[in-house]
Amino acid sequence: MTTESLAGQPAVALALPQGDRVLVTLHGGQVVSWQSADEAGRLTERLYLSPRSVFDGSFPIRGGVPVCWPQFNRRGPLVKHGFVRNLPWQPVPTDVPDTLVLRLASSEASRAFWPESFEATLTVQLAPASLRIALDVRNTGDTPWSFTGALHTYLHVQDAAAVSLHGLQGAARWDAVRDTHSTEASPALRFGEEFDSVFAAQSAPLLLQDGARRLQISQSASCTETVVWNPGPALCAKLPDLPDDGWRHMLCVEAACIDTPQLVPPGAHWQAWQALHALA
Ligand SMILES: O=P(O)(O)OC[C@H]1O[C@@H](O)[C@H](O)[C@@H](O)[C@@H]1O
Repeated sequence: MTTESLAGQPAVALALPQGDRVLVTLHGGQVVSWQSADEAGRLTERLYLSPRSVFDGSFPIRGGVPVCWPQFNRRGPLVKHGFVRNLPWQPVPTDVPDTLVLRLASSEASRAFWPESFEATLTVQLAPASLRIALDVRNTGDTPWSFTGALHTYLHVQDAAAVSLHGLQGAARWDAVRDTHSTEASPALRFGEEFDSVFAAQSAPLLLQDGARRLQISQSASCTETVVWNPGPALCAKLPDLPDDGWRHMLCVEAACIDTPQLVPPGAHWQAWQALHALA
């Protein structure tokens, strides 16, 4: 592990001998860059990070893998997507090779948003052409609490209007833009306008085809939903921390637990992961 900084924000990084590299800011415990190396050692950035992102520690960073917890979006009384994406996490020493661990425990700062006691641990494991991000949340208090959440991964794409996302055919879908429920009929999702849908998670990995690049995306069974979001040009133009063409270079594929809030009794914990594997 090396200590770094990104636009003045403290961060930790990890690199493999092959060249693969991951960078995680302490603000939000947010993976902000993952570069995979090919056999010739050439690096490809696989995550999108907005060049207009605010890095002053007062706003969530736009891009990478925000941890949205303990509330997904506006589905509850807390701030949108929860507050842990907007608090400083701490790096934790680990003996596990090629692994970064960050932790956020409840404090006065978290109690300003949510009264509960918790410990959240993010474990980021790097392997050649692969990244696995795991979230563990533990109830350290003496009353049960429940949550929703997501690993809100912004994948970098060359042109969102040309990519296809495979593997959700047959999944139950709530289209948040149209507020309609359906079963996904298409073998491949395509993008270009605002796209914001919650799918019932599938057991087989998804495949993102982006020109010649291919990325396999899988998630733990504890994440019962997969959210797919791209703001498209009109919404993107209204988001101050995205450039007007930002939507073209990102696609969020999120490992989520939304529709049924998870109850965590005192002393118990809940774990989830998302794994990304660059096939080409
Ligand atoms: O702008 P935010 O708070 O990071 O949220 C971004 C998007 O996150 C997605 O997960 C939601 O499905 C969208 O509805 C939301 O707009």
